[in-house]
Parts: sequence; structure tokens; C-alpha cells
Amino acid sequence: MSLTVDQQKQAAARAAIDYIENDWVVGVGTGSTANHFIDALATIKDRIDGAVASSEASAQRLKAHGIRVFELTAVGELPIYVDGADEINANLQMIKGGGAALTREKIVAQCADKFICIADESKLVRVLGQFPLPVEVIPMARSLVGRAMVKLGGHPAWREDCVTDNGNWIIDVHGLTIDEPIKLETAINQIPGVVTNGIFALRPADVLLLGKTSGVEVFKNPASAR
Ligand SMILES: O=C(CO)[C@H](O)[C@H](O)COP(=O)(O)O
Repeated sequence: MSLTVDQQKQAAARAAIDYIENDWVVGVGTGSTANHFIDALATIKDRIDGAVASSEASAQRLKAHGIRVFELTAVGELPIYVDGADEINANLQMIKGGGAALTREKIVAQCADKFICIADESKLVRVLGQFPLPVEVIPMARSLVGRAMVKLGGHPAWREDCVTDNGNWIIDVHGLTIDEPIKLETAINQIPGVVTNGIFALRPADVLLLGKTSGVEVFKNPASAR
């Protein structure tokens, strides 16, 4: 058996189904791996109550499968959140936002008791930062935030064709070596006009289901009680 990248994503997504208990409302991420998860969730839709989506795209896919979609405000807390990542390190800290859904992803993840990251093996890295760091900004703050990112050692690029589900813009910051993810996540979020940035270190994943060429490997966050 030698799984392709897409098969690795699908295998990780299917493995996440084992963590879903009856009558749960499931937090659902965004992206190609999360899409595999939504498709897998459809096979057990009769034993769950529904889902909360981290993007309009995921909400549409869930609804197309006949899965009930709740507003987060109607549910409050969630037992679980399942999502992909652009990069993840050994502490299960991540870069997310390649699909521009980082803010809603961070909000839904924060409401979840357990965060399961599903990813193909290319996403596991030693140090975060090879993938350009997405930062969601209020449009009028784009230049201000860009200059601040240069001071932090990055090379910002405006994702010109992208408006987020929240009506904001994305700056992708290249060239960062993120040795201290919590520190940088916190620092960037202090810049006026930043909605949030794609470092998920203050709230890392609890479990990583990593699809590899040989199958799925499970990593548990040693710092997590969940
Ligand atoms: O953060 C995300 C979207 O904002 C995705 O989780 C991330 O981009 C990974 O995507 P994919 O599963 O397609 O590789």
C-alpha cells in the first residue's frame, strides 16, 4: 500500500470518524482534507445532531449532504472540532488559513473540547514558517499591518483575489522562522487592524491524525489532558 497525497488526506479524515460520539454537534473545518471529513461525516449523519461550520463553503457542503448546520451562537460549546492544517509541528501547533478561513476556524476551535487535526504527511514540519503565514486584516489596515510584518522580519504579500467570509483581506507573510509560535501569535494579534493570524499555538490540536503513504499515524499532544 502506498497512498497518494489525496488518499492520505482521505484516510486521516475517515479515521477522525472514530472520535465522533452519538448525538454530537461536530465542529467542522475548511479545505480539501476537511471536505473529505464532511463526506465521511455524511455516512454517520443519522447518529449525530449536526455540525457547526468554519466557513460558508463547508456549510454548503454539509447542507448538500443533508447534515444540519447550526450557528455557533446557538450551540455554544462543542465536544469536538476537526480540521486540516497547512503546517503542524511536534507540539501540534499549526499554521492555518491557506483557505482564508482562519478566523472562523480559530473561533470554532476555541469552543471545542477536543481539536483533531487531519493532514497528509507533507504538513508535518520541524519549525513552522515555510508556509506563508496568513493574516486576516480589516481592509483599511492593510499597509499598516504590512509594515508591521516587515519589522517582525517577514515579507508580506496581499492575497489580492481574496475576500474572507467576514469581508476582510488576507496578507500572506513569507520568510518567517517561527521558533516561538505562542509569542508570535500573540504579538501579531496586537497590531491594530489584525483580525487574527494563522498561527494556532495558544490553542493547538489535541490529536493529529497524519495520513502517510503507509496509513494513518496517531499523535497525541503531550501537553493536552484531552
Ligand atoms: O486552514 C485551512 C483553511 O483556511 C485549511 O485547513 C488548510 O489550508 C489545509 O487545507 P487542505 O486540507 O486543503 O490541505
